[in-house]
Amino acid sequence: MLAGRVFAAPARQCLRQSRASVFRAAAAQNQSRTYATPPAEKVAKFKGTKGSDGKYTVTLIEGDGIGPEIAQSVKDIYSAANVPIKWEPVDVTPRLKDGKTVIPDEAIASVQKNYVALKGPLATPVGKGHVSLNLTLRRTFNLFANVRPCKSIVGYKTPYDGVDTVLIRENTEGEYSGIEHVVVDGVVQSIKLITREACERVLRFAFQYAQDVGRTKVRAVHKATIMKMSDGLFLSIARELSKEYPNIEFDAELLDNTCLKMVTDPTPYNDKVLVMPNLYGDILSDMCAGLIGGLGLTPSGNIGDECSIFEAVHGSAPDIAGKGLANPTALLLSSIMMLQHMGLNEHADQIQKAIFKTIAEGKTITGDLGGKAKTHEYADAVIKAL
Ligand SMILES: NC(=O)C1=CN([C@@H]2O[C@H](COP(=O)(O)OP(=O)(O)OC[C@H]3O[C@@H](n4cnc5c(N)ncnc54)[C@H](O)[C@@H]3O)[C@@H](O)[C@H]2O)C=CC1
Ligand SMILES: O=C(O)CCC(=O)C(=O)O
Ligand SMILES: [Mg+2]
Repeated sequence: MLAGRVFAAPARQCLRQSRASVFRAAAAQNQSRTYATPPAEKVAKFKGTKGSDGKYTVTLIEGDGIGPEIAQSVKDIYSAANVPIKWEPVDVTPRLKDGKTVIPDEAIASVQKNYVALKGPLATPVGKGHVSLNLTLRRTFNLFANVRPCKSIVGYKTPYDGVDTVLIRENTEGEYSGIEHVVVDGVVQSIKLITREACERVLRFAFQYAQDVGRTKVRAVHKATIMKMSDGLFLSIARELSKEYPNIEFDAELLDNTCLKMVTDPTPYNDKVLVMPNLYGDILSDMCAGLIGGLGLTPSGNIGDECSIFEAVHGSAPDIAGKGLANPTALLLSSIMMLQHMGLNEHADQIQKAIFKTIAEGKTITGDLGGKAKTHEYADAVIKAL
């Protein structure tokens, strides 16, 4: 179960406490989070096959920019914690096939074989250049739901206490369908494609997710006032499906209003699962990250029926790449979502407790959180806290 609103009161107390007592308060609470657990019959499949060495193989896409640095932290911490996982690194440098950008066949085969992958950020050129490989991976494996939880870390103070939002983003179409063309010189058209099929599967996922993690409300975030047909379809399907989940309260909210309310007071969202079309989820998840301390802290999971890819919400952070300044927590927490997805809950608990303890202690944290530690020094502190 997600710990829900229980963190609200302790986080407020932390305001008035010294670092040491904040640390004690944080350590005294079980900060373990369960992001969602798939049904038992799927857990077995997501673990893939145990090798003769007793380890499960997971595809690793280290990614660009800060990707290799934060991936190294994950590898070091997993090795110290004896997590029974063997990484299978793959290269996703795009190739051109029949004029289209494609992911190398070996990488596709690896994810298909292992069912689960952990992925660092992949950079996308602005304007001209190859299409987003992040979006290509999501479409290639039909990873239709992007789960982006965002929860305050006890002991790390921001202007917002007790944030605990869960956002589910449609992950395969919408504004990110990638269908664009020049109509005539000076006029371009981008198509926002919305299909009943994709709406149904992500909305059903959101209702199911709410049930699984004990949230009582699902809220669709939309702009069906303006995009009457596309967001209108999304919303009407949400209303239809909500009837199948009588225990879950359903309502809807306009995206701009959601932004205003969230930055005013995010806590009323703590009992809800927010579900929305692709672009809105992309933007809103970065905004939520800002509420709890930034992109260095927020994980995500791209979930499909056949396989899943876990990655941080952030990108390749070219401004700090190669300097040892990156915070690996977001990728680490994404890997925690992955371990829970695979049913490796004890390892997930052990590592996340060590992460939260290290952050709450505040001695060895990275620059984005106001500390001075390098990426590997923070990872070493997490290892000591295991
Ligand atoms: N899922 C993915 O792989 C994503 C890829 N991207 C790609 O990343 C590239 C850079 O995009 P930006 O707009 O700069 O967004 P970004 O998320 O890479 O960085 C935004 C800001 O957050 C900081 N930041 C991000 N992650 C951090 C971490 N782990 N620790 C400390 N600080 C961190 C960066 O230093 C930067 O100041 C682009 O090419 C974009 O296409 C962007 C978002 C997601
Ligand atoms: O693919 C990209 O370049 C960015 C994707 C993105 O921002 C996201 O998935 O949050
Ligand atoms: Mg984004």
